[in-house]
Amino acid sequence: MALQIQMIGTGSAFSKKYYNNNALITVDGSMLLVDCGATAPQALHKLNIPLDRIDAILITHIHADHVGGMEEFAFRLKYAYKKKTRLYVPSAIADSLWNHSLRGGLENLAEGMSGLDDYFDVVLLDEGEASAVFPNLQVELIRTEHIPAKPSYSLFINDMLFYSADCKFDAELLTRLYEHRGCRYIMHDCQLSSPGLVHASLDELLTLPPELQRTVHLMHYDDTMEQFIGKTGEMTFVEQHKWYTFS
Ligand SMILES: O=c1ccn([C@@H]2O[C@@H]3COP(=O)(O)O[C@H]3[C@H]2O)c(=O)[nH]1
Ligand SMILES: [Zn+2]
Ligand SMILES: [Zn+2]
Repeated sequence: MALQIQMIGTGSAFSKKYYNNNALITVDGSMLLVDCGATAPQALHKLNIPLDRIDAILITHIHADHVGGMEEFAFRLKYAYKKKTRLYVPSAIADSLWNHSLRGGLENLAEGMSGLDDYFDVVLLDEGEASAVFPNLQVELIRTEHIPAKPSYSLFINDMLFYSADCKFDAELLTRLYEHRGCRYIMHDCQLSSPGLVHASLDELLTLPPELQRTVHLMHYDDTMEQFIGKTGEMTFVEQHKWYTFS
């Protein structure tokens, strides 16, 4: 069965034109939301996708454009839908996700709500191991560089698709995945103006050989994206809300 991806948003953290760069991955009718940023509830509403239609959420790292919608998600699951959704979290960020990000809003000791487990069916993920999120959806975490000493994880999906979380340019990783791991598609965050600082810049991505560039789909871009159409070498921009099929 083909894997389909619809970005509910393709914008950078501070974009005012595009929703946060969060993905819906669908296989056999099951839906995984990769990251749930501050604009995710609004983007899903725009797409007519109720929150309880999502079977699982996976978090790549703790920045508001990736986790800022989690409080609304948790409250609405708990009080409106009265159900728990599966939440895949890298082991290295689970404690921080609760204590440094969500606890202030979600903790309610009077009702016994004192951790992530009280809102979600939490599944911890470890780097380098492929996990079956659904029977036909395997996800492997790859720790990639973003902010010094801050854990951030890109994904290698079904042994064919590399989905960058937010990460700096790493030509060696991309080349290795392409040459030795069967990677055929790359979805990569892209900072359009150099220097990239905490993201891969377009200039850096343009140094990849054309053969590799042809696999690259650019996302997590700022509001000037349209000015860069035709200036991305062999690479193409991902459009938010459009369905992409990878097989
Ligand atoms: O050391 C830092 C930390 C953060 N930032 C900015 O804040 C944003 C947070 O979300 P993001 O990771 O999508 O993008 C980040 C950058 O735009 C930065 O430029 N340098
Ligand atoms: Zn981001
Ligand atoms: Zn980030």
